[in-house]
Amino acid sequence: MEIPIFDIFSSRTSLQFTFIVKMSSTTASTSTSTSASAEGSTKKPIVIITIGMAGSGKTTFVQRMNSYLNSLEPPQAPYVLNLDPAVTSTPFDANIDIRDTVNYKEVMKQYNLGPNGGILTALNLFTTKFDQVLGLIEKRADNLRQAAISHVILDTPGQIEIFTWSASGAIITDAVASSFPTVVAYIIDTPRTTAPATFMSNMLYACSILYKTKLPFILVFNKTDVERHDFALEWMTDFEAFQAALANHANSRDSEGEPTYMNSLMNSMSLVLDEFYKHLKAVGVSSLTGDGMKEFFEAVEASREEYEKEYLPELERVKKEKADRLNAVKEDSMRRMMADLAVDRKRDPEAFDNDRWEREDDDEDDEEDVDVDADDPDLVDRSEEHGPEEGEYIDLTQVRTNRDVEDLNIRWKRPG
Ligand SMILES: Nc1nc2c(ncn2[C@@H]2O[C@H](COP(=O)(O)OP(=O)(O)OP(=O)(O)O)[C@@H](O)[C@H]2O)c(=O)[nH]1
Repeated sequence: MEIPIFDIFSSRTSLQFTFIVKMSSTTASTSTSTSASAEGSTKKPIVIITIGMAGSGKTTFVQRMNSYLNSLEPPQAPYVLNLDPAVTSTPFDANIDIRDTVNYKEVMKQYNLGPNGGILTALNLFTTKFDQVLGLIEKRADNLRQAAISHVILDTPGQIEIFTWSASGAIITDAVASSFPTVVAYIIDTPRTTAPATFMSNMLYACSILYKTKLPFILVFNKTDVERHDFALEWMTDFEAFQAALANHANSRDSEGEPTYMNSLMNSMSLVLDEFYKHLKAVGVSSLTGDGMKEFFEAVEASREEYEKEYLPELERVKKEKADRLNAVKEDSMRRMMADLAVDRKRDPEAFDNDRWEREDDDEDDEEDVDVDADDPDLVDRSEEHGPEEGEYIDLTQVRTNRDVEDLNIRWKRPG
């Protein structure tokens, strides 16, 4: 069932914005379900933001989460958002789909962009309407609260830079996290991460997203049906094991047998990342078989607690700090204005006391100011009586009014 919510026409981009909220049959039935648990009714839905490199399996994982939650007893239907404008088809029925709102190919054409720029810009455009998206989620969340546990799942494009430096990524994460408990699920292609250098580069991306969003973070080692993730867990907990893997990896030494520049750099960076690993939960899953999903959702529930204990107080602190800063600026302006008034009064107490705004004064002033027609001269019309005789002309750069013409009786000879 599709309910068109609104149309927004952007004159700048000439793009048609249309929000469509799709209510899957399962979602709709859950909202009317009366078998909701008491615990579930008190909980806000938790938002899972799925982020990861292109091809890591985000979309497949979103579908796996969807089917896992629906298979629970009682079934829990998540609210799914597709934020990938370039995806051709999704295996799930998204409740809100960016493709209903922005045509990224049209964005590419209009802004003269390539596919990456088109996707980023499409998401930026969509982000300008994100408050309305939140409104829709909030509305549905009231119904979803009736389910035992409820989730809002975001599938995102593989352009990971959206979440490392682009404004839209920060707007999306900040907006959802200030309204709902939120967790980032960082999806990793496990079989493609077995080389220490690839592993480290993936971890550095994860690290920058963690420090940018400051949200509870779960590393999801996907595709464990192809490659188990034990090696990754070992590298994360045992620094020496990672160093040994680095040393044994091909091209780790140059022709003179010395560690290569890359090797030394990674060695040092692994020390830095050691601290970062302490803040993470890591689970192995197979989006293909469903293996590890139970552990993943346990990590999600633990993240809810982390959000409430750590993120929310921090959010409140930042909000208060901002409000305090604003108040301080206001108070300072007020103090300076009062000080100026005191100086004025001291200098000339009588003028200060008389300096009061009176409505009658204002009305009188208005009359004087507004009645401009009285003196306002008409422009010279060369076809009228004061116009020049045959062979004469009025130089408009010198004569501006009829009165000027009359008073000065100016008639210049037309230049020969
Ligand atoms: N064997 C295996 N393959 C998987 C698994 N998860 C995803 N894949 C495959 O990995 C490929 C990429 O999966 P997607 O879900 O499209 O990945 P994505 O991260 O959404 O890709 P982008 O949208 O391009 O960023 C597909 O061929 C999937 O079938 C998994 O757990 N096991």
